[in-house]
Amino acid sequence: MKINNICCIGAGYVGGPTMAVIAKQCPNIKITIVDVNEARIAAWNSKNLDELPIFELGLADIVKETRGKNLFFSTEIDKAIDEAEMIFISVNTPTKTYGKGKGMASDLKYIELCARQIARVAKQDKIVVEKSTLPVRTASAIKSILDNVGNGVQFQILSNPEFLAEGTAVQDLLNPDRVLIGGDESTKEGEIAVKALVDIYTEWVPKNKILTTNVWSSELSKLTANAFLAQRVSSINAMSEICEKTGADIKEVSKAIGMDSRIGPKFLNASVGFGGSCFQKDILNLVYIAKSYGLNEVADYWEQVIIMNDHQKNRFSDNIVSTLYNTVSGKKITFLGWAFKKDTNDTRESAAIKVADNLLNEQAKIEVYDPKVSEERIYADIANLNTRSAKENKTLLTVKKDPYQACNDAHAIAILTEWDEFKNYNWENIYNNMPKPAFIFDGRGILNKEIIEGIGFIYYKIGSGN
Ligand SMILES: NC(=O)c1ccc[n+]([C@@H]2O[C@H](COP(=O)([O-])OP(=O)(O)OC[C@H]3O[C@@H](n4cnc5c(N)ncnc54)[C@H](O)[C@@H]3O)[C@@H](O)[C@H]2O)c1
Ligand SMILES: O=c1ccn([C@@H]2O[C@H](COP(=O)(O)OP(=O)(O)O[C@H]3O[C@H](CO)[C@@H](O)[C@H](O)[C@H]3O)[C@@H](O)[C@H]2O)c(=O)[nH]1
Repeated sequence: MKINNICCIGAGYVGGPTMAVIAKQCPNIKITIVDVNEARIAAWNSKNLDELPIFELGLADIVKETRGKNLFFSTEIDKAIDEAEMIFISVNTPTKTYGKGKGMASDLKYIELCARQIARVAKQDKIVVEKSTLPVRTASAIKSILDNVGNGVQFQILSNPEFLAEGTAVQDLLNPDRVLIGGDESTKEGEIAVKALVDIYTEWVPKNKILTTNVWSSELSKLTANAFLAQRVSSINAMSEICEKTGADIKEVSKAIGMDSRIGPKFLNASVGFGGSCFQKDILNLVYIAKSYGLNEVADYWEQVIIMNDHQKNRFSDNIVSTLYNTVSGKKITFLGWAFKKDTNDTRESAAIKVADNLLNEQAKIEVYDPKVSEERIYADIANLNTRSAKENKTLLTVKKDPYQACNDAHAIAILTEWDEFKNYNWENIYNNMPKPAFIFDGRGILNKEIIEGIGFIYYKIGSGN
């Protein structure tokens, strides 16, 4: 079966880049990305490519090449569903904020709404692809909704989780480590559906990197991959605290263990804590699933990854307070970086938010500079915590467009994101414009200790005990 028309529901961080890359690599397939968010669709359609809703290296060029040819952004969801042979569901699956499973389980209401809409609109057989990250066995719920409408339309459900990381989304999509497709190959129809999706990826991904499994393995593999990656960060962060007590250096330890080919060198950077929209949400979801099967030891094991991450954020802010003579009240602390990692404007679950909240509780005055994150976003992130009034937040926290201005008169500078530009600042100038002693708390370990201490700073580097 050859696919000519695809619809993707959800024009977010995953739907947008993923479909843009498929459109580029498969010029004969018409792809329509739909969303209920009119402003987001308008932004994807904006003439000025700087105004696309998502910043990813290389994305604007691909949108320029494909938009209006075989890639379309629209709010006409019913029409796009009706016309498509294959429908990707790429909507958000946040942690539940209410009811049973609050704070842990995935909120699947957007997924269910999509399934119901597809069931209502579809007049011909469709392949429905789960692109969103979902609890294992969600496909059976989707299938039950689709099959119980009773209009005779046949649906095949595939799981095709996405492994792209923000900041490198386009590269990850063009050159993935693997593509995972879960389907029911025990039936003829299931086999045809899996092959249809495999054929799309085969246009640019080598066959040996396209892995097919049963649906449940595919759904669970996505949660497992994120749990393992986050666990690696929590593991190295746990060691960073031991390094600080013992005089070992986490960078040296990371290098030493990473040279063991069984461990490997990637994802071993100690930090102020992992952020991003996925790791915490997906591990909490895994913990919830384990608990729901009564697997309490398994649940506790994975929950520890989150506990360690919270500890890392809290100990970073605690260290700032204790180093600044046990009080930061009225003292200016400059944050360099707000995004959850470099090369993205995304701030979801960024460690900077929690560290700022802790310091604001101590009545610190925070000034933030981030090269890509807007003032509006920063205030929204702090407001979402509901810790204090908007007026108090605005009095205590300000956002600056110039890093040097942000650092002027600061008692301390805290580095929260590993933006490359921070390494090349004129640190001597910055030092001269700060009260003494002048402190730097490097939550990403990106500055050169000798140079920074040579200038006169008192320098704390995460995971460095000297
Ligand atoms: N962000 C990532 O890097 C990443 C990577 C891999 C997987 N994922 C997973 O992919 C999924 C999507 O993540 P995201 O970051 O793209 O989310 P997002 O919030 O950026 O985008 C989701 C979009 O879906 C739209 N939407 C929600 N319900 C809808 C409906 N019923 N009809 C039409 N549109 C609807 C929203 O308006 C929103 O624009 C999640 O399950 C996430 O866990 C995310
Ligand atoms: O050695 C490291 C590596 C990462 N991080 C932090 O971990 C977080 C997540 O980073 P990363 O995984 O690079 O970005 P994400 O975009 O969140 O991507 C993850 O989450 C996505 C959503 O599920 C998956 O698709 C990706 O495969 C998975 O890497 C960030 O705060 C990083 O700063 C560290 O602190 N140290």
